[in-house]
Parts: sequence; structure tokens; C-alpha cells
Amino acid sequence: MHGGAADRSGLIHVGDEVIEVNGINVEGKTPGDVLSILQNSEGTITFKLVPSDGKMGQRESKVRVRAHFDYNPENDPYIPCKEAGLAFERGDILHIVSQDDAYWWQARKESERTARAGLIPSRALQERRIIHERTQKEANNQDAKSSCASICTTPPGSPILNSSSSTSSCRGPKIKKIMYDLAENDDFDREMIATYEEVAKLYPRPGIYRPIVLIGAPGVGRNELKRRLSARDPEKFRSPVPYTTRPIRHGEVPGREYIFVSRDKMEADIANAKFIEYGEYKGHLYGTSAESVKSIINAGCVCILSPHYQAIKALRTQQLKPFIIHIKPPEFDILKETRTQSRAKSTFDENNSREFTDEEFQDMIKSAERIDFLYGHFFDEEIINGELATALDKLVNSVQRAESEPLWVPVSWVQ
Ligand SMILES: Nc1ncnc2c1ncn2[C@@H]1O[C@H](COP(=O)(O)OP(=O)(O)OP(=O)(O)O)[C@@H](O)[C@H]1O
Repeated sequence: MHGGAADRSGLIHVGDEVIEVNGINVEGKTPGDVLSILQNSEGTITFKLVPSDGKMGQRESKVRVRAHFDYNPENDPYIPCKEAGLAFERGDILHIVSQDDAYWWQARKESERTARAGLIPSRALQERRIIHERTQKEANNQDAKSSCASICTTPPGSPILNSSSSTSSCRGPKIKKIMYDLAENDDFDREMIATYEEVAKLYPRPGIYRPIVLIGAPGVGRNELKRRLSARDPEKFRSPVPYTTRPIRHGEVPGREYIFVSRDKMEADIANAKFIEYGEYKGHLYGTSAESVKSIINAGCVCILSPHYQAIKALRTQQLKPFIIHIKPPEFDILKETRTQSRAKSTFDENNSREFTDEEFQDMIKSAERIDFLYGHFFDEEIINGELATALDKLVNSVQRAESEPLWVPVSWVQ
């Protein structure tokens, strides 16, 4: 193991043949036999070795990955040695020091460079595991459905009278501002097998700022934060004006709230890949043109975007190199208190004329959990939007970090 006792001694190398352990001949014995001799030994342990010719010496790889899942060897029944495992959390940057074994890589956390390496499941093993877990889950769901079918008497399509109406799947229709309400898209994202993403450091480039993308549950306050950030330095922070095919409303100025275009024109532009993200809401198209983002970046400004969360995949590209921040709601009581104090207007109400309801606050919290589940591994930062001034300070700090610090990004962005 890299950094372990044997490695540090410099006396035992990969490929050496172990002949004796503490004077006991182990030729022809299995690794399990040798392990039990070692487990029963105390004090100094002596090995008699036939050295390898040196060709198999361990080389430390330079690969760094961002983990897209939590791992705890204590809960892993398959790891060959729990004590040798390395626990990590989603988002941790890991230095993969050896990928010699197909199933168990050796890694250490980038933040603990001097620690010994530990075993982690390889990408192939983790992918197999996820696929296996999903198959199991589906099989269990099928079982549950068939047993439910035998006890449920409600005919399909009947209204379900349920006092716990807070579960969103049981609620009646309501007006909701969702531009990209494509359930299949969420399903697609759930299907992605997130294991490890190879990363490298991106160094800040003078005069070229990474776009800042604010993702969050509808109504959480992304636009409020964007407005306040822009107000601090309108010359520096700019947002592209979105396009729409909906008719202009009273009081709107073309080019200020939206650029108004015909559906034919917008569809043609979408087909010609002129939009970096787009979606449909209530029969009208909305989207952000690639050109408008490019011109903000080329002008040396910081481009701030706040698209629907399903736009993440379209935006997270080598060309744009966005810095993505998840704006999260605080816990219910603080969410309600801060929004009531500021007389916040519900973005679920078409006319923006009433305040948020408790149910909408609950929806916001649930939606944030779902965004985190589906896209958590793509976020560079998370900001809880409780007290507005605090959230804005954190946003300013994050933006400064994105401008000035070398940060981990997908390796393809720097090659
Ligand atoms: N931290 C906060 N404290 C108090 N009020 C807030 C806070 N953040 C946002 N608000 C208020 O909440 C309301 C909704 O905010 P905003 O329009 O920014 O939401 P949004 O995330 O852009 O929503 P949508 O995605 O639905 O357009 C606004 O009235 C805003 O002033």
C-alpha cells in the first residue's frame, strides 16, 4: 500500500516473492494463510524475500478524481480489508496513486497528502455495484407493486382521498413556474452512473472570467442574488437578456426583460445550435443565446446565469467552463421568517402579487433535495439563502474565488 509501513521501509517491493514469514516457510501457501500467520504474530516481523527484478516497482499515478458518491469501507462487505479502506464523501478530491488492480484502487485524499493510501472501489467495480443496486431496487419495486395490486381496491384514475396531502404526487394541479418541466429529463439524469470524474486544476486567466451559474429550486432567490451582485458592480457583472416567443406584456421593453422573437425564428436558431440552453413554459419558448454569453465573456465581464436546473448538462462544457453554485433554501422556519419579513413575492403566482404559501416553502425544500440528489456532484459551491446579506457575502466570496484561485475542473477543460 502506498505510504504504508512496507512502502515506507523501502525494503519490500511489488513483485517480491515472500519465502518465509517469521521463519515459517510460506512457499505454495495462499495469501490468506500468510495473513493468518501475520495476524498471530507479535512484535517484529521478519520476511525472507526473493527480490523482483525491479521492473514492477510502484509508480504513483498523477490522476486526481472528484468522487461522485460517499464511501465508507466499514459498510462495504466486499472490501478485502476494511482497515485498509479509505472513507470519503461526495465532492472530495482523491489522488489515485495506483490503478493496478481492476477492482481496488489505491488513493489518498488530496487534502491529506502525507497520509498513507487506502483502498477504494475502482470505477468499474462501483459501476457494477450501482447497476446491481438498481436492478435489485427495480425487482423490489415490482414485487411491491404486485403485492399492492392484490390489496388495493381503488380503481386506476380514482381520486385518492388522503389527509397527508403534502406529498406532491397526490396534489391537484396548480400553476407553477417551471420552464423545463420535462420529467423524462430527470429520469435520464437519475440513470447516469456517477462514480468518479477525472479532474485537473484550472488556473485563472487574466481578463477571462468563468461564467457564474446559479442553480436552485424555483423561488429560492437566485434572481434576487443575481440582481444584488450586479448592483455592486454593474460594469463587471452582467447577465444575458433571455429570448422568448411569448407576446410582449404591458410595461415591458424589448431587449430589457426579454428579446422577443417569433417561434419559427427561435426554432430555427435552436436547430442551428444558437442557444446554449432553452426550454418551453406554457406554450412559449425561452432560452439563452450562446452569442450573448460569449460577448459578455469577451468584453471581460463576469457573466451571471440563473437557468433552470436541467440546463446544467448543456452549460457544463469545456467552452464555457462555468462555476456552478447551488443556491439552497434554509430550513423551513428560517425560510418562512426571512421571506415574511421581506414580504417576498411568490414566483409561483403568475402576477407576482401574493406571498409564498407554506406548501410552496415545503416544495422549495423538497425540490432543493432533489436537485442535490441529481446534480450535487456538479456543484462547485453551495450557498444557503437564509439571511440575504449573508448569502450575498458568500456569493461575492465564491465569485472572487472563481476569479483568483486555481480550482478543480473536469480534466478535459484544461487539455
Ligand atoms: N434571502 C432572502 N430573504 C428574503 N427574501 C428573499 C430572499 N431571497 C429572495 N427573496 C425574495 O423571494 C422572492 C423570490 O426570489 P427570486 O425572484 O429571486 O426567486 P428565483 O429563485 O429567481 O425564482 P424563480 O426561479 O421561480 O424565478 C423575491 O420576492 C425575493 O425578493
